[in-house]
Amino acid sequence: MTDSAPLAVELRGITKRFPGVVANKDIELRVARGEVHAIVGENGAGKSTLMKTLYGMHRPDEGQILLDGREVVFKSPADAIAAGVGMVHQHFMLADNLTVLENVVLGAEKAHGIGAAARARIVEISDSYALGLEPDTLVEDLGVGDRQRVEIAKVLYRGATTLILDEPTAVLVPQEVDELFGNLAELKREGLTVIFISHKLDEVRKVADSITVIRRGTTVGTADPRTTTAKQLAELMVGAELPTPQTRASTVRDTPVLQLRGVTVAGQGTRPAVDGVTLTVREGEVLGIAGVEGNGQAELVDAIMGLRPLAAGTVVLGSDDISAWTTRARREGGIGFIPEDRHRQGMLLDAPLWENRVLGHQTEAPAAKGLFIDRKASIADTERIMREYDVRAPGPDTLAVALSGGNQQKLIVGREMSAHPRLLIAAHPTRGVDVGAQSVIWELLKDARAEGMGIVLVSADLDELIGLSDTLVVMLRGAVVATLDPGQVTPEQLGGHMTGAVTDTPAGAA
Ligand SMILES: Nc1ncnc2c1ncn2[C@@H]1O[C@H](COP(=O)(O)OP(=O)(O)OP(=O)(O)O)[C@@H](O)[C@H]1O
Repeated sequence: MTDSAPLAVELRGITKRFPGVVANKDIELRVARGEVHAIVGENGAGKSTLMKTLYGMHRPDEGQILLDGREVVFKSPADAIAAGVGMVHQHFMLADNLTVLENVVLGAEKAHGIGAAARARIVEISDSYALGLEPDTLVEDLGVGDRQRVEIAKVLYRGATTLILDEPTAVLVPQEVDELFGNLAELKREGLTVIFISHKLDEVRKVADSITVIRRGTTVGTADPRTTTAKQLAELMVGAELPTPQTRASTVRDTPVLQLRGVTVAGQGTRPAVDGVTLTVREGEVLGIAGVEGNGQAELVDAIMGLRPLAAGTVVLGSDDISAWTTRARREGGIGFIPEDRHRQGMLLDAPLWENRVLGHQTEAPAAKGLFIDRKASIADTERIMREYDVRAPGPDTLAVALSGGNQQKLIVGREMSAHPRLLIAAHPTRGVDVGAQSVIWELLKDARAEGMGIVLVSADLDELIGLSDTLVVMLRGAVVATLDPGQVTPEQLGGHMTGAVTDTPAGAA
C-alpha cells in the first residue's frame, strides 16, 4: 500500500452508538484499491455494524467515510450503490421462481433495460469474472455456490467497484469455497476491491491481502496474512488459543436414545424432502449429518421435533414411539433443540433476554412456579448463562434484537444445554460464533456426550462435523447416501460425498 495512491475505502474515526451500547468506537479502516481485505473479530465486536455503515444502512455518529480519497455521506444503501459500494448478504435475497437474468435485473431496470442489452451485460460480467452464469437458468435449480455468484453478479451489474461480503463461506462446502476464492481472485485481477467478514481464520489467511482486527468495537490493528498465524490472529481477537474440536475416545453406549425408521417427509414437488431415513443415535453418541444446504437436513430436523408431519416412518425416543407427539411433548420428553434459524424458531427478538431464556422451557426450573413464571429465578439464571456462555449484552432485560448474531446463538445454546436433555438436536450450533465461543460450545457438547447425552449434529462446518461426530452420515436429495467414519474421512472426501461427486463408500467407513 503506497501513500500516494488514494485508498479505495478509508474509514476515519467511525463511532456508532445504539442505546446502551457503543457498537463502533473510533474505527480506522484502510483498504487499497484492488485488494481483498478481511475483517475479523469476535462476536459482537462490531463487524456487521461497521459494514452496514459503509453500505449506508446506518449513519455513523462520528467519523468520515472516504472513497478514492473523497468524503461521502450515505443516507441509504441506494447512495452507497450509486457510489460503487455493493453488499452480498449472508442470507441470499433471490427469488427462486425467477431466472438468473430476472434476478440480476430486478430493481436495476434503469441500467440496461430488461432486454438484449441487459442480457449482454450479464453475459459480459459472467465472462469477465468467470462466474459461469447462464442468464436463463431458474434460480431454484442452482446450488448454493451458484446462488452466491448470482448475488455477486447483481452487485456488479449495479456498478459496484467495492464489494462487501458478509461471512460468504459460512454456507459453502470446501469445493465451493475454493471456487469462491477463484472468483475473488478474478475480481481482484480486474481491479475491484473486496471487503469480507469471516470467522474462519485459516481461510482469511489464504485469501486476504490484508486483515483488520476489531475487538470490542474498536480497531486493534492490522495483520499481514503472509506472516501472521491463525493462532496469532485469534490472540489479537480474543486473547485465546485456537481450539480444535478433536474428540476420539468413544463414549458411545448401547442404549438407543433416538431411532428413526423409514422417516419420509413430503417435499414441494413430487420428490420427498426426506426419503426413507433410518438412523439410530445411542447414549453418548454424536451423530453428524453432513449435506449441502437444501438436501433434507432441515426437514429431517423438523420431523424429529414434530414441526413437520411424517408421510411415512416412525420416530422413537428411548422406547416411546413419539411420531404423533406435539413439539412441546417432545421437548418435555427430553429433547433439546438448537434451531438453525434462530430468528424464526429459537428467539423472540422483541423480548428481553430473560424471557428468551425461558422460551420453550416455561414448565421447568427455573421458570415454573405453579401456574406462573418465576421472573426473579429466570432473571438470575439468565445472568448465569450470560456468564458461563459469555453472552455479551448489558443485562438480562436487554432485548434480544440488540444482540449480535453470535451472542444470540450463545444464549440459545446455553438455554438448551441447561435443561440437560437426553437427546440434543443441534442445527449449526456454532454458526456465526467466534473462535472463543466456538471452543466453549464444543467443550460443552463433548462434556454432555461424555455424560451420556445423544446428539444429532447438523453442520456446514466440516471440521466441526469430523471433529465432534462419532458417526457421520451424508444426506443428498433427502436420502442418507453414505455412512462414514469421522476418524478416516478428510473434509475434501466428505465434500465429495455431499455434492454426489463420490458415490462409493471409502475403505474404513463405518
Ligand atoms: N440495532 C441494534 N440495536 C442495538 N444494539 C445493536 C444493534 N446492532 C448491533 N448492536 C450491538 O452492537 C454491537 C456490535 O454488533 P455487531 O452485530 O456489529 O457485531 P459483529 O462483530 O458483527 O458480531 P457477530 O460476529 O456476532 O455477527 C453488539 O454489542 C450488538 O449487541
